Amino acid sequence: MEAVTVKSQTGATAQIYTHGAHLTSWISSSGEELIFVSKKAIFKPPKAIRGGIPVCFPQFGKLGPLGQHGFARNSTFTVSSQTDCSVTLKFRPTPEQLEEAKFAHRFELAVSVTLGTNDRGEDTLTQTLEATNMSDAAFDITAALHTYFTVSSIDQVQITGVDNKFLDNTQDMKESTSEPGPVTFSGEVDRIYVKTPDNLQIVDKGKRRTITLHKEGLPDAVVWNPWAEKAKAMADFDDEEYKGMVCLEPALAASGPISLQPQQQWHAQQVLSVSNT
Ligand SMILES: O=P(O)(O)OC[C@H]1O[C@@H](O)[C@H](O)[C@@H](O)[C@@H]1O
Repeated sequence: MEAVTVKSQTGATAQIYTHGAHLTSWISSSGEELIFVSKKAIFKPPKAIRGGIPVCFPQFGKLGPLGQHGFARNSTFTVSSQTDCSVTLKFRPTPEQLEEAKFAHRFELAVSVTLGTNDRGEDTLTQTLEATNMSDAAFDITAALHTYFTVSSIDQVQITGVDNKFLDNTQDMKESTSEPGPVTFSGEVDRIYVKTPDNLQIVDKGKRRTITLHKEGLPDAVVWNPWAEKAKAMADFDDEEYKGMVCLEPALAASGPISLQPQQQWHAQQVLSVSNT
């Protein structure tokens, strides 16, 4: 499978596969891998790669009639432009792909990844989505950047920035509440936090590292760790790997869908930055 590597001026790198415009690695300028990919991941289309950043489009999860998380992550993109530190990949489904996905509308989805630094000198990764409705009727979209972060140990991790109300996907999206304070992990977590602030953090005490996730156009945030039982049920995920990863996914999920009119464009992005504490 074809992949592109981009490099920042400070030496950070990222790898993006054309299959799904799927980012599978972001190594900081100090040499730390920040993204989790399962050692059992299957690198064979149309299967989505387990880990990295699957692009969920035009549907998040099961919030619509399509297959789980939409079909962009199962489809091959083409590189439309590239510099040392940036790449843009595009996907325009063919009539056959639309038929197979049972989706009636033509669209183009562009995914860009750019590496840089912010004004504090921290490594940044900016990932943008730009979708254009190329059909003559409106259609609904939901979406997510399903980001798998690698962590020291899941019991050392806290997610801050979300409040304590969420939809619990382990209980048919029941409205639920946790203790106030950061999200911690001691069992399966599969939650949609609706309309969160746009800055969220993954605080990893074990690695003495905080990743800040700034999102735009993606009002919700999904937090997922499959824990032991679900891990065992996934063929492309090792039984113990749930201890070393967490997904924090900026999403247009329960706040959606958005109706995209003919020729209308929709933009969204996440900016990840990393600091060592
Ligand atoms: O196995 P998939 O389709 O990649 O999905 C992984 C997980 O993705 C998360 O976004 C969902 O909230 C979970 O319910 C789901 O299990």
